[in-house]
Amino acid sequence: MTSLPTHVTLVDVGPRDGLQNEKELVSTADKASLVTRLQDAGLKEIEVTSFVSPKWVPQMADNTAVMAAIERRPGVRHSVLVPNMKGLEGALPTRPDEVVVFAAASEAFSQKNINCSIEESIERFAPVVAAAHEAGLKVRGALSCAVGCPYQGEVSADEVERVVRLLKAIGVDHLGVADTIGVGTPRQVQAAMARALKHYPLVEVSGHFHDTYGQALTNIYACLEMGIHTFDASVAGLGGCPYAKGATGNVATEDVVFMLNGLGIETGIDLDRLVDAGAFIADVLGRPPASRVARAVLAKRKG
Ligand SMILES: CC(C)(COP(=O)([O-])OP(=O)([O-])OC[C@H]1O[C@@H](n2cnc3c(N)ncnc32)[C@H](O)[C@@H]1OP(=O)([O-])[O-])[C@@H](O)C(=O)NCCC(=O)NCCSC(=O)C[C@@](C)(O)CC(=O)[O-]
Repeated sequence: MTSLPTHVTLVDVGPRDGLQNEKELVSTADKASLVTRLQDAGLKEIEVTSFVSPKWVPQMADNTAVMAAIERRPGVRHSVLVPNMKGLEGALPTRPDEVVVFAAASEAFSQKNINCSIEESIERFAPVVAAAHEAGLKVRGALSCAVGCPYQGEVSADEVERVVRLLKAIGVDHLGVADTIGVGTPRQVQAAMARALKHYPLVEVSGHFHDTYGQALTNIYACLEMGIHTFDASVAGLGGCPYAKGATGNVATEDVVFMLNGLGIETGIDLDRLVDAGAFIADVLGRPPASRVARAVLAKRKG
């Protein structure tokens, strides 16, 4: 049997990826409260918001206010997405611990999501990475559509590797390989990951899976088999990308923690408190959590 990592780091992207697609504006106070509850549950990495155009993503327009409202705790890292220098300039005064630039392996998705070609996006990110480093921040690069694209269809491992190289060349420290529309199956995901691992060490590669076709946990397991031990997930299974129609939420953090607990893999996360955090935001949104584990735990609590 393959030996799996003994510890996994989960990055909860719920406050950002999870909420960015919500039509009804969630209040700044509720967003900050969600971050507090995730911290209470033991999350040490939280993607809080994005400094993108409010015309493109209105839900993230209160980015500065959210960053001012969150509770900072020692040992907890708060990251933010930035698409360009304007985004970084907005983000830096709010004291993020990390910034995330986001590219796509598919040309069509790059155009739809950030209104430029892949090459142009890399040109935009280069000064962002340099300035973030100068400010002492680590830069993660999210690589969208690493197995499939809502506009192009299948995306090859060669296409993935091409953009991995470009991100590496501009100094991106960590690579997040994303199945934006949740179409990937384990072998495809492993093929994309293998290309990332040609250029980045294991510790600097993470997986980001949407659960549209119910493959996310299986894909995480496939990554664990490769030794990958950092994953994004979203409390209550919130999420979706406004520019990837039909994509459902990220894999639910609760579901990932349940699986990892069963595998004896340490996360430092308290599942009960995580379910509470998910129930809180689900209540704010007026619908039950998408997490199967959260639903089961909540039903059991009711008796
Ligand atoms: C990248 C742009 C800005 C280009 O958008 P653009 O229209 O090409 O930009 P522009 O440079 O021509 O500027 C147009 C206007 O936007 C403003 N602007 C320009 N930049 C900013 C900024 N940073 N913050 C605030 N405002 C900004 C700029 O000042 C100007 O304002 P105006 O003069 O019209 O009033 C736009 O396309 C955009 O904001 N896109 C964001 C899309 C997005 O957030 N998508 C979701 C996140 S990615 C994702 O979810 C995937 C991921 C990471 O989770 C992994 C996965 O699953 O795949």
